[in-house]
Amino acid sequence: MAGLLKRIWTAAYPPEPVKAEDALRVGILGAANIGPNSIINPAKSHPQVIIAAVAARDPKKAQAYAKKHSIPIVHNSYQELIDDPSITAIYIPLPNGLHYEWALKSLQKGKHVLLEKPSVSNASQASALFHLPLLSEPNTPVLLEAFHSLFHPAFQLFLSQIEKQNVEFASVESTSPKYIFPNDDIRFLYTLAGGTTMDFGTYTILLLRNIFGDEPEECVSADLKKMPKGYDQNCESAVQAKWRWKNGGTGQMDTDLSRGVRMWGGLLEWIPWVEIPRAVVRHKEVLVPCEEDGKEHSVVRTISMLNFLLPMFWHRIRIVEEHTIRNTSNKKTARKWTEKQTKTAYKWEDGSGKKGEVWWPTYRYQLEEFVNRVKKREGSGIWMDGEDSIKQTQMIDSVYQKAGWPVRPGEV
Ligand SMILES: NC(=O)C1=CN([C@@H]2O[C@H](COP(=O)(O)OP(=O)(O)OC[C@H]3O[C@@H](n4cnc5c(N)ncnc54)[C@H](OP(=O)(O)O)[C@@H]3O)[C@@H](O)[C@H]2O)C=CC1
Ligand SMILES: O=C1OC[C@@H](O)[C@H](O)[C@H]1O
Repeated sequence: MAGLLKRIWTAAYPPEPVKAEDALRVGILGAANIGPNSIINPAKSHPQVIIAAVAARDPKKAQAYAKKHSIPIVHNSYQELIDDPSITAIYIPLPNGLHYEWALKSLQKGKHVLLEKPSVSNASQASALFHLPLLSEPNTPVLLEAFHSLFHPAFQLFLSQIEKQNVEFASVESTSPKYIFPNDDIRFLYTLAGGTTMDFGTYTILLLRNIFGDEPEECVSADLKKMPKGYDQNCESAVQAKWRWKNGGTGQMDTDLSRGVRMWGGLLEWIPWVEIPRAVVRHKEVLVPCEEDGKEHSVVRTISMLNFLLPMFWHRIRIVEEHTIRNTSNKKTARKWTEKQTKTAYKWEDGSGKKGEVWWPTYRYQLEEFVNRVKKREGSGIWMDGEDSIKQTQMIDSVYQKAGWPVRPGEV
């Protein structure tokens, strides 16, 4: 508990080193709710990042945001901000449906771009954006889809426990209690490329793709729950989907942005319900060397993680191995036992010397790698490249297509 409080406190009030001469000067498009957590606060402890400017549709809103977060420059429009030659990088926390337009415009101005997830509205836009000819030129700007959880050591530790080829079944769940997001939130507006699959769903999809280390062959089922009557009927409040991978394994997601109590046939659904994001991965049964004559030894390994989304606060990785000794002749079970381990990681503990502190939030780890790329430093090696982002959107689209819903709108 003391460790948890210390992590939260230090993340909220981090040490603030003097900024370097060559610090990135970041401009934020929109006075977004997520800004303080995702970049403004993490930037305080990074000597090479200055949050230099913000723009909002309403300049008064931008001024209030700038004052609250000590941002020195306020621009009157998004365009004016990206035209500012003193700004070297743009952070885009706009509604999903505006990501493509503003990422493209920012890159064309030569700015590095940290682009909120999901990168864009659909796979056509992703392919157009991440295959932009200018991104293959020398000294091209850096473009990163901001999948912050991926950069945290706990997320990577979880993945390192998995033998990807051997995964038989994976289940990933992430939910948010009812009423956190109002029914007319940007997350539930089709024209802004909303939908639960686009929001929390993107994390579960990212994790499934990383668990199998590959793309699925087919989306085998997708069940979307429409928003309540009176709200956007092209957006889903919840989604359950299942895919099959080449190795025969199946993976499923269960994501809900307005989770209520699931009892008595939904009678209590109006009561909000809190669940920790979780993932469970089961390996196929494998034979391991057996020292006993006439016997064989098999193991089924299950790896689970609680709180893969924001592991910096708290998380648990559990590894359970079910061992069975059988007679080789008749396959009868001679003996069974279970071995359990629990692991956590708030900083890199693989002896590699990678940078990090136990109090660094996922967003701080992400910012470290973004700057490393811009500065052409090796860093932790964790990255989300353009092809990865394109495949994300393909898997998101597969949910809507399988359910017979329209993929999210967005022209190229
Ligand atoms: N990485 C993470 O942990 C998180 C990521 N996100 C992602 O960040 C993005 C923004 O989310 P969040 O901060 O919660 O969103 P907000 O509701 O705060 O909206 C962000 C900004 O969108 C701008 N905007 C522009 N056009 C519109 C419009 N037509 N309607 C409404 N807003 C508009 C507003 O800018 P202005 O100030 O100019 O009015 C607003 O400040 C999303 O892509 C989301 O998926 C969200 C939460 C967490
Ligand atoms: O990215 C996100 O992470 C946190 C959630 O609250 C939010 O819905 C989502 O956009």
